[in-house]
Amino acid sequence: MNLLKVLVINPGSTSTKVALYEEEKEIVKTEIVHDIEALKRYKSIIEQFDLRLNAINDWIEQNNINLKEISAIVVRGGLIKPVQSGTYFVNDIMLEDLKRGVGGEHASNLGGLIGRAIGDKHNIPVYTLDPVAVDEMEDVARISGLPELPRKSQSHALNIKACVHRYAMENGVKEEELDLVVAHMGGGISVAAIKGGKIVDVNNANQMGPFSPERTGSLPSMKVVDLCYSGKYSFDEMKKKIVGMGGMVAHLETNDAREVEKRIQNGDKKAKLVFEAMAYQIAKEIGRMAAVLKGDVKSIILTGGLAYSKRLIEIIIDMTSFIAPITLYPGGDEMEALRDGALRVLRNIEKPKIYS
Ligand SMILES: Nc1ncnc2c1ncn2[C@@H]1O[C@H](COP(=O)(O)OP(=O)(O)O)[C@@H](O)[C@H]1O
Ligand SMILES: CCCC(=O)OP(=O)(O)O
Repeated sequence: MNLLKVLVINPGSTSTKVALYEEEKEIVKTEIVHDIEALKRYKSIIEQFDLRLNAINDWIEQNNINLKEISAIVVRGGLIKPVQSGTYFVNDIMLEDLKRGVGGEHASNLGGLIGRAIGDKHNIPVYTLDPVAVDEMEDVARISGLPELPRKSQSHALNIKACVHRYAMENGVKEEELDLVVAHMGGGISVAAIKGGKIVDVNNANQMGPFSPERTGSLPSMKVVDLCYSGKYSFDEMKKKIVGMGGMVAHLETNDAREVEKRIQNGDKKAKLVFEAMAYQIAKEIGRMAAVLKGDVKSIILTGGLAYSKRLIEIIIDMTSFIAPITLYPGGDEMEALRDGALRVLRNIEKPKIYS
């Protein structure tokens, strides 16, 4: 019997994670970290296509992966049109929407494009699961202070959903009965209110909420208008300031929390203040989402790369543990969730949804 082999590709803002699985067994998993100086050179995310594809092809070669043996490629899905949670074929319509960036720009848009570039060449089907465009938001959460600028559900839906699933399994509860706050803290930060297993509110990691390693989060809006019309920045430069060159990068010129922690240990006061401010803003966002759930929160889950940082976690726990017990899932389960989505389809347990 031929074993199912699944290639997983997960582009994030600071890294591209890749893995090969044989059935559930991990054969190799690597995080290719992209240097901030290298990323700075690109005007748009889509221009990073070659950089990331070449890095993946090198990894495939270094690990002697025979693409002829791959049963499916599964990729992190991007900012397509709002969709339900689930597994999707990366079809041509999705490909076009990723190219055009219909929901905005993000590294995850490259997942489908790179997956299909490899898949089409070797005749391998390409799937995606719970893309960042998953939308389960309640209507009341969509209203902003301007009718033409509604709040949008754009989040780390893949890992948020995987964390809800893991918490339900570990605690013997049904996902449909779970109310949680999940904070995914990566290159971008999503803090979500989970009601009955669904993401009923979330800050939108690209535009609002806490600042992150590379994003501004919410800003004083009048001052943003001033900056836009100051004549100092083009349209593209302003956008890049908000996503890519904001947050820790703007204050400390690095998106790497490990580097910031080293500086703090060496007595860098500015690094300490900025890092503590990020933790403070995350904790405040958790409080807002707890209010969405009227305080009835089973647990606060802290996940994503930043959840490895003891310093950051301690501040968040200090500020939010009065709400609910804290659960730590550092890093998260994105790669395994993608693998499982592809395996469910390959084993005919789940029918992939068609994006249109
Ligand atoms: N062991 C660690 N300790 C502290 N910070 C970490 C650790 N591992 C990763 N990080 C930080 O987590 C962030 C990236 O998180 P991740 O979830 O991998 O993001 P993305 O998928 O957006 O690239 C970076 O700022 C990185 O420096
Ligand atoms: C747009 C939400 C997804 C996101 O911010 O992901 P990264 O942290 O990987 O950039």
